[in-house]
Amino acid sequence: MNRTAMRASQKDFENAMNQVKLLKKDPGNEVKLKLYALYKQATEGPCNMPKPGVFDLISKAKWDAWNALGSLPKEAARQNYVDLVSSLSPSLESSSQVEPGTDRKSTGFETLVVTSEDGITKIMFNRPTKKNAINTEMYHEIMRALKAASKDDSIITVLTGNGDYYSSGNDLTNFTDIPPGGVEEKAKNNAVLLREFVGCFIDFPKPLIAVVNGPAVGISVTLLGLFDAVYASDRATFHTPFSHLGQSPEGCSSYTFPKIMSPAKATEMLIFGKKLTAGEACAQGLVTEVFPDSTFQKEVWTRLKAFAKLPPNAVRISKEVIRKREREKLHAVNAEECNVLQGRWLSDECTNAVVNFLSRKSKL
Ligand SMILES: CCCCCCCCCCC/C=C/C(=O)SCCNC(=O)CCNC(=O)[C@H](O)C(C)(C)COP(=O)(O)OP(=O)(O)OC[C@H]1O[C@@H](n2cnc3c(N)ncnc32)[C@H](O)[C@@H]1OP(=O)(O)O
Repeated sequence: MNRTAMRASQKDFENAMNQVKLLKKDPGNEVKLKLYALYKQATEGPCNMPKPGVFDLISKAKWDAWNALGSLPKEAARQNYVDLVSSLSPSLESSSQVEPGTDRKSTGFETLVVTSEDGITKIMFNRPTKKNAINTEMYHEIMRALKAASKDDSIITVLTGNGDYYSSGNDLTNFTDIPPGGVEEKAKNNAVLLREFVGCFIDFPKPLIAVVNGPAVGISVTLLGLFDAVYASDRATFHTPFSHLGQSPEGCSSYTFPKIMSPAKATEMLIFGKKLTAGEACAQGLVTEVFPDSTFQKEVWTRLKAFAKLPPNAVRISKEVIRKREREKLHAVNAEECNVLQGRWLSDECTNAVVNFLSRKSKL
């Protein structure tokens, strides 16, 4: 996509309008008014209709909602409309996605959709317009969702992405808000948080499955080495451009990747930033199995539902036996990687790469 087409396209907008018609639940009057107002603003621009009389309650409420948008540009209204619809119907964002169900949907997440049904807790990254980049809020919410999933009655936990990307990795704007203590303090705090974040994956007590629906970048790739199975659409790619970003590997990948795929293949990915196709990642052992995108969701969820019918205690104990002998080593690797990264974040190489991305001079 080029930079001028970054905002929601006319096609995204039309898809969103269709999705509204497919909503299973009435979103309520407040949301409907918001949708109406954004639609009018996106298609006609600022409200210039005469104000309806006080007794025409419905028309007046619609007019008020539209008028409240003031001079919001059409393009921004279109984007807000798409975002609002996607927050109402995340499962519809990508037509190829089949939900395991929405029986129990956890609320209280801004950046995720968390559902639990059929013995499966599904944690879905839900910032599709940002390619599911992981901002600070999402890091915290993933930790919270994993902690809840470790205690709920599900048998397995699944991570996946909403929209066309699995995740574009760390949100590079995470580097921009500098606290009063300066960049050193920021780097130190981030290293502590990153260690805690990766620690949640190391210690997760149930089988953790990635359903990689599209391209994956950076930390969303490295973490896969800590998952118990990785199913990928043939649209997925796997890219860890750490050197390009002046950074170094995390997510325990400096340990797991050489073990999984051989030291030389790990070097190609982690140091030289070689992007793998799903087929290549499968041949290297990072991905368990690749499916054609057209049948990906159906085939994978059918399989996962069968896994989730296995006896819970046996599943949990087996995971513990497998993870046990590696846990201490993984925590040590995680600590060291975070320590090294803390220094990298203060380097000119890293600063320049982030500035270049944010000033639109570069992308992967
Ligand atoms: C517990 C708290 C811990 C805090 C710890 C913080 C630090 C932890 C760091 C851990 C180390 C992690 C390392 C990594 O993950 S490295 C990988 C970082 N990712 C990237 O470099 C990807 C950058 N993105 C791109 O190159 C392109 O966007 C991409 C190729 C992914 C897609 O290109 P395309 O042209 O298809 O789409 P757009 O570029 O138009 O993207 C759409 C919008 O999404 C925004 N976007 C996408 N990815 C990111 C990102 N990673 N960070 C920020 N924003 C992103 C993009 O800017 C567009 O937004 P706008 O529409 O608003 O312009």
